[in-house]
Amino acid sequence: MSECKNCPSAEGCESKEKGGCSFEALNTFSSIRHVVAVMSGKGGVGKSSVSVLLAREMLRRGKKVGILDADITGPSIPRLVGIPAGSHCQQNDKGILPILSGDGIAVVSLNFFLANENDPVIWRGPMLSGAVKQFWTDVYWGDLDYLFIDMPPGTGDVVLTVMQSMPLSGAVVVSTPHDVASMVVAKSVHMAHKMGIHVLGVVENMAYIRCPDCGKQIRLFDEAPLHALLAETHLPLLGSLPMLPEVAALSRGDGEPLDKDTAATLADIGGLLEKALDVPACP
Ligand SMILES: Nc1ncnc2c1ncn2[C@@H]1O[C@H](COP(=O)(O)OP(=O)(O)OP(=O)(O)O)[C@@H](O)[C@H]1O
Repeated sequence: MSECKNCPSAEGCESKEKGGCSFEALNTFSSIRHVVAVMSGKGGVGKSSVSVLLAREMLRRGKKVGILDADITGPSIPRLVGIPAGSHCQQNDKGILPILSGDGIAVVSLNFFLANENDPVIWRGPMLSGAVKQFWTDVYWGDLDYLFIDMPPGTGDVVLTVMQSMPLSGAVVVSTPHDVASMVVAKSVHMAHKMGIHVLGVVENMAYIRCPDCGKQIRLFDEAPLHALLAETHLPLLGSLPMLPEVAALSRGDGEPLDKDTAATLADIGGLLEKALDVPACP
């Protein structure tokens, strides 16, 4: 259990007085200022892509950033940040060492512990949760400003473990404009609220495409479901990202630059996160 010393939520935390803390202790040699979960009830909406885009935006702001790939059975972060297949974590006397992406993001993913990245992970819930906890307790993250946690889809064991055992500073919810996505995403927002997690807002992904001739934004789907989600959950829209070949090509790891508008949207989202995380959440 946590010893408070290097817990990102230690300041103003009353858990000790209230009879204990359920968080796992972070690796003794590490210190992390903000832990941000990137989540969505729905699969395939772009959690991993948005995790990487947010991490890069925070790097651009001069921050030290890591990504904990909590999507144990479908890890995609190593690919998205361009870490070569077959890379394996080393260990020293301080703990397991994350692997650094070319641009300097510290990454830990189950893929780094598999003999072959195509090996399936056929584990039951407790094993999956145990692995995620170890990524927190046994990894020597060093000093980070932001650790993004790329959550698996749904509201299952691993998501519950992250929410219960890591002191999250906040969560960013990713949704696409589709009606079904909004409905399923609402479930994960309600879960987060029930667990007392500060949900910072929603990133709408694949919101529109841009006409290559005139540059006009074309929304392919109705905005109503997203607005209904925002109204029902009382969350702000942090920003809308387009469907973009450069985002789909993140896995090529060649860091193709994003267009000016998308970069500006990410800069806005980064600014909102910094601002929201520097003030304590409402009780
Ligand atoms: N804005 C975007 N433009 C184009 N393609 C995108 C965009 N966002 C995500 N994608 C593509 O959609 C697919 C799913 O994205 P991603 O893996 O980030 O989603 P996910 O929510 O993390 O998925 P999972 O639920 O499986 O973990 C990927 O092929 C990714 O390249």
